[in-house]
Amino acid sequence: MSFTNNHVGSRAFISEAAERQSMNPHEAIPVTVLGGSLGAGKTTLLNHLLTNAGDRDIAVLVNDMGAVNVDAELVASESDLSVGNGVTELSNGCICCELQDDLETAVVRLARERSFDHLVVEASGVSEPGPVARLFVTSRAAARYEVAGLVTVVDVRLFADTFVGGDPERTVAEESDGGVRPLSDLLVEQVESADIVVLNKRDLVADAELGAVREVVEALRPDVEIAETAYGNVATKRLLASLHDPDAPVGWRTVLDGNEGDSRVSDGDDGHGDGDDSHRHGHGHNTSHAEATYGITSFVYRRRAPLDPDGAAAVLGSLPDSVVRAKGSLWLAGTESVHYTYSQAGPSATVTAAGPWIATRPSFEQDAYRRNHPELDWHDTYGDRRTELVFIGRDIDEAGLAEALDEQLLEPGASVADTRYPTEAGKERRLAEPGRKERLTAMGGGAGDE
Ligand SMILES: Nc1nc2c(ncn2[C@@H]2O[C@H](COP(=O)(O)OP(=O)(O)OP(=O)(O)O)[C@@H](O)[C@H]2O)c(=O)[nH]1
Repeated sequence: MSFTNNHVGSRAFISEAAERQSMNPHEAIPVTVLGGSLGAGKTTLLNHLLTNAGDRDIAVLVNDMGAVNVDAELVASESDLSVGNGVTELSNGCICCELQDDLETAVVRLARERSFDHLVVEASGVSEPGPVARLFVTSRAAARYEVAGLVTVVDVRLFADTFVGGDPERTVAEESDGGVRPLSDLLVEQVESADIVVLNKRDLVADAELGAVREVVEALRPDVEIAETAYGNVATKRLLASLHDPDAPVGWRTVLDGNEGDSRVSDGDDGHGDGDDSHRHGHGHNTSHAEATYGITSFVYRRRAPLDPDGAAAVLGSLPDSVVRAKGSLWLAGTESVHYTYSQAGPSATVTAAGPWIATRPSFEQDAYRRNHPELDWHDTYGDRRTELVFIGRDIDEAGLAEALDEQLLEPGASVADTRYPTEAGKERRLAEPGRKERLTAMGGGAGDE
């Protein structure tokens, strides 16, 4: 399981490293998780990193979805390492889900069997970096490692095609169980959890496209460090720096929190709560940002009335292309005890039953919850029931979108025909999927229902 980095592989260095670790065997080993979509350039970047590792002794773990770990072999051949004795591989599955236990076992064993300065984990193209990083915080591995950073490699060509008005050839990411997932979901997820985003394949986009991609990334993940490059040419020091901040802001959350105080404006109104409670902002930050060069803005739609479920599916399942990301809570007529969450990433949109609204619990529980969550926006009559959606995008017709949603508002308690929304916590209903809108419509899935 042990290996020597080919540029630092002298016996002298290895014994130095071993000595360092034996002097302080309990010192946590920094780990950097390298994520990004299939073909984004993770292996290219990893090879660049190993070639420029200087006097660092880096251990590498490569995850591949296929039975044959092509990436592990590529890393090994480019760096004179060998698989099994240089590069650790985990194949035939994804380390963020079904191979979590294998990952834990492999990294714990690695730390026990050899000494090294830094571990780099190259996740598969469909991995979510968040769960991989959490493993190093919550499992047995936590005793030996600390997360230095989550690096997300973005294929700027693919990202521009997916979110900035292009027409992506690839619209889904294939998962290990043969299922598929909208690629846009994954791209957003990978950016929203990153400590550093590497905008790779810079050679394949025009300056304006790169600028627009950068602005979308900043809207999704305000304050994230960004490196623009081709062929993974980013300084090793920068990539391996201790950057990780589990509390770093996520764009949609920042916009919502920034609007919290304003939400009460429409409480206690005529019962519909449908006064204009929408607010616009520059990308992800809580300030007006009219100078955003590529027109990336965000706004919040907040109402104290339930939406007609089918009408909501029609609007939220066919958002205009200008909306890159939307997220928030839904109060739906017909199932008014269930708190639904909505998540949209480009051409994909999902509603999930999150559980009961706090307002449905016994009053002593409500009081306890509210004491622990003073920030919870509470209405005397409706409690925490609300529709609260953040939209982030490019030149969004905010008034038009707010109007379309307002048309679906109903009186609290209004009766509606049976809905196709799940009520069991954790279950979801897809409202839109890239390239599958027609199929969903035919199945009555919601997108373009009406
Ligand atoms: N034009 C261009 N091609 C690149 C760049 N970076 C990587 N590539 C190419 O893109 C392809 C995929 O690169 P990889 O490094 O294998 O990507 P990966 O993310 O490891 O791919 P998977 O492991 O399959 O998810 C290869 O053919 C690379 O040579 C770049 O900046 N520009």
